[in-house]
Amino acid sequence: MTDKLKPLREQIDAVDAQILDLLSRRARLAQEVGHVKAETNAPVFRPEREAQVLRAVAERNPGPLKDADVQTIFREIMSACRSLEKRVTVAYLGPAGTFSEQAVYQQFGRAVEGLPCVSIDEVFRATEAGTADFGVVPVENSSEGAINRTLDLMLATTTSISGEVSIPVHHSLMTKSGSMEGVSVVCAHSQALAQCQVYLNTHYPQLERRAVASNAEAAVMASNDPSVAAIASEMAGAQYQLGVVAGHIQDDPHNRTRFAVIGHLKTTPSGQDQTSLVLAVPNKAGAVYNLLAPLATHGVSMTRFESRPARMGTWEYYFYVDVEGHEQDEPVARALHELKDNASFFKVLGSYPLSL
Ligand SMILES: C=C(O[C@@H]1C=C(C(=O)O)C=C[C@H]1O)C(=O)O
Repeated sequence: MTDKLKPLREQIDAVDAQILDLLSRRARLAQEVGHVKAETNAPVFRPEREAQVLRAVAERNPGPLKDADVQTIFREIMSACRSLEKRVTVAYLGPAGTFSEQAVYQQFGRAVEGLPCVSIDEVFRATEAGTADFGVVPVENSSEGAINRTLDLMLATTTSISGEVSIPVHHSLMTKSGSMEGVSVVCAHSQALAQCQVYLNTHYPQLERRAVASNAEAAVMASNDPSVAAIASEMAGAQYQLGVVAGHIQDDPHNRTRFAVIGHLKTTPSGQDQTSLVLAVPNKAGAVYNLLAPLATHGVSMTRFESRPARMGTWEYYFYVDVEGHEQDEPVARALHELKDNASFFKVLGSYPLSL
């Protein structure tokens, strides 16, 4: 067996040496890009370019590696190359181990400076103030719907959206011992408790459920107190040395959360983009219909429509609308121009590459 492995391993060693040479060449090119950008004060992180690189890699992939795996490798290569230009700081809803942190890595790779924040408000503040270059905030969960605090803050913020990330959200029930003996309370973020209610009703109907600031905080509590069970990601459980009582306990096996990347960057078209808007209309018959008519006229698809009360006690609403395409794409630009005329409030939250 060893005789057969030896020549194969020698070939792998030779290939690795070539990969390393190529990686170094790529890294030096990224450094040159960095110097050019520094001369003009241009932004280091260019999500539209990174999205194009990742799409091209999947298209060119000859196999046998899976497209998603090749993209993961290239995301990290770009992350490491980018960090030679500048290591970007990204604020997210902490502590470490939250799904928000996973979303940060999914968008930026590992070569970033994560800045865990205590609340979604804090993520917006850190990004607006420039303490962080970017922020990552949850926008919508496939089971529970919109994250209202994010929507409200989007309205008021001076930042814009420069990317989106969608990640699978799998919850585990975990305790310090890995068993439920002596456990009297289960802690998690209110969204996670809601996403696991059928499981909890079926298996632990008597257990007190307590909503805390984040699932990672629940994991910290469980690591300090044997009477507390936490619902959190396995990543958070591992971070705080918890034992898994049951995995994949979310009621919807396809549960996902979509996150927005916010910052001061305006991205240019990548070829496959989305634009997020907030709109309002006067409270009268047919107003919403008329508002959206320009999208149909110019053949622009709407992929999301969400309403939030304007909170002025007048039953007026803000509409959060996502459309296909970049605001600089001709049909979108035309539709938005007309939309603006029909709306009593109009704000483009950002145009950004579609998530992979
Ligand atoms: C090298 C660049 O800078 C960053 C790194 C990239 C890469 O490694 O491919 C791509 C885009 C930027 O986020 C660039 O802008 O081309």
